[in-house]
Amino acid sequence: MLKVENLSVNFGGVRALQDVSFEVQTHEVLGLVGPNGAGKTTSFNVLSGTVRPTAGSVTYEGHDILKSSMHQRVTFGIGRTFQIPQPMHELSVRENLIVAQRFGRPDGKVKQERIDEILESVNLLHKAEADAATELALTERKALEVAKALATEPTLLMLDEVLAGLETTSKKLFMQTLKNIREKYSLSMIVIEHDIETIMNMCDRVVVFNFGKVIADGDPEETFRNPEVVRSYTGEVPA
Ligand SMILES: Nc1ncnc2c1ncn2[C@@H]1O[C@H](COP(=O)(O)OP(=O)(O)OP(=O)(O)O)[C@@H](O)[C@H]1O
Repeated sequence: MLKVENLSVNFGGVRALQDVSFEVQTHEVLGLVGPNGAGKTTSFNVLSGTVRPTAGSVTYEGHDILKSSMHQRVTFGIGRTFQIPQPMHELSVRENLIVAQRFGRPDGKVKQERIDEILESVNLLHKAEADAATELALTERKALEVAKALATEPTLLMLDEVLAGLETTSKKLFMQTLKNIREKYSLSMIVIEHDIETIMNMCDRVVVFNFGKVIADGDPEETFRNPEVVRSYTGEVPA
């Protein structure tokens, strides 16, 4: 369903992505892993449209993504969260979702019942009228980030370090919430996380990045035993 082929991105002299290819199948959860600066978030940015690649192609459900606007990509079903939660200031939790839903739906219409359903599925219904910028704890801000992405009615949900910074119990609960929404909304997912246990727990497959290149792609358990992957985590510079 998503096909990324030979993607390259340069920021001045920095080669953030070099000839990167990977795919995501329908209902699959793909993990993107690798050390800091390896190119994971840049890949998300290319898919969602905030970074333009220097080469490569991306298709989603037959659509040529790189020729599409950010808004078109959302209406094709590509939704994402951001590493740093970005609630809209001076709006309630519910109003944040209304804005996201208007943006995501081709007809721009608001479906209140869907908003309530999403808030319930991420355990935020009791905070629906709270001020999103000032009245939410960290886990709730992260849940809102996921809820905003869900409000755009995605079929592919891209999660950028949504579990980072949570303590063990909250992380486990949040992971279960993500699994539940995957089933409820029949989602495919791409998950960026540093925590290998989380990736093993959530993902059907992983793609490992190092210095802007894909160095492995496969079953999580096997991939984390791959010596080149282990070396990338211990900081060895490739020859
Ligand atoms: N807007 C930008 N301008 C210049 N360089 C950038 C920009 N965005 C990313 N980079 C560089 O591109 C490379 C890849 O960064 P990217 O954020 O994709 O890595 P990452 O794997 O997501 O890292 P992390 O795990 O730390 O989030 C890094 O060297 C980074 O400094």
